[in-house]
Amino acid sequence: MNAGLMLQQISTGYARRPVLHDLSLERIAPGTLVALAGPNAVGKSTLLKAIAGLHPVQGRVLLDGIDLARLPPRERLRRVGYLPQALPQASSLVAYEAMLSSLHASRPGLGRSQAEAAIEHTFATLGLKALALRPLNQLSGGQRQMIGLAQVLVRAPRLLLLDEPTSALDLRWQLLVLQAVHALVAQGQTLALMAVHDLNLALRFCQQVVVLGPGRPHARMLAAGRPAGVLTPELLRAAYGVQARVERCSRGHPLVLADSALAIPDEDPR
Ligand SMILES: Nc1ncnc2c1ncn2[C@@H]1O[C@H](COP(=O)(O)OP(=O)(O)OP(=O)(O)O)[C@@H](O)[C@H]1O
Repeated sequence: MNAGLMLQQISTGYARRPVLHDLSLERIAPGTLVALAGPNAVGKSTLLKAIAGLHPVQGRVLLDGIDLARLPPRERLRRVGYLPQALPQASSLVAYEAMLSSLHASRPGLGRSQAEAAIEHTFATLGLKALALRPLNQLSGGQRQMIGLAQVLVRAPRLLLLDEPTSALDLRWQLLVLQAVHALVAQGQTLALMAVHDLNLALRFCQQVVVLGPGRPHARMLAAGRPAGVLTPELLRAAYGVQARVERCSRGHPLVLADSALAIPDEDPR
């Protein structure tokens, strides 16, 4: 009955800079891909870090009814996979070794053949086989972002927290990433919360969207629900300060078209 993620009265921020206050989110079921949207500096990364246990937070983050703060670090690592916004360290490890070490850190008991099968499956899904033996410090930014994502996906955690996973990627890799995350989540054991700026990716791939909007002294949750219902011109104006339309493409899917930036309001907290 408690399966999934719930946020209860989450407050977090930095010294003299409250970012989020008393934010609650109703239960999100496993098998759901959720976009976390909102303007620059609104607090998306801070929220993901707080849920991942990497930033101080008040309130409760419940996964399957268990308060994540009460779990031992290794158990938390097994259940929660976090992809930071920053690209992975450009070390001299080859991509395959980086995958193995990520897998062993979260699932130390996994046998060698199971680990190899999981890594090969992830590389195949993301189209990364050609990078397997390349050192990370010889990869492009986009290639490193893909390997970083692969390191998280290979662990198949219960909760995936992805901070702008497509920010450095071309169109094809953006689609491969969204398809791979969507496919993993669709198996029903994982739920994913993904910070995104590309609302059209959210419309196409996500079952839910949570929109944070600017406010003083802290950001507010403006809306949560099905992307096609939530992402209206009014919401886009309130969240981003833009004049935007939502139109149907030739295949009938909704698309956000941002026409113009409105004057920056005095209370813009950035
Ligand atoms: N280490 C820090 N110390 C103090 N303030 C910080 C720190 N990191 C972020 N902030 C501030 O916290 C607020 C939220 O930042 P955060 O990175 O969570 O925003 P975001 O929504 O992820 O933004 P973006 O879309 O630009 O990545 C911003 O005002 C930012 O300036």
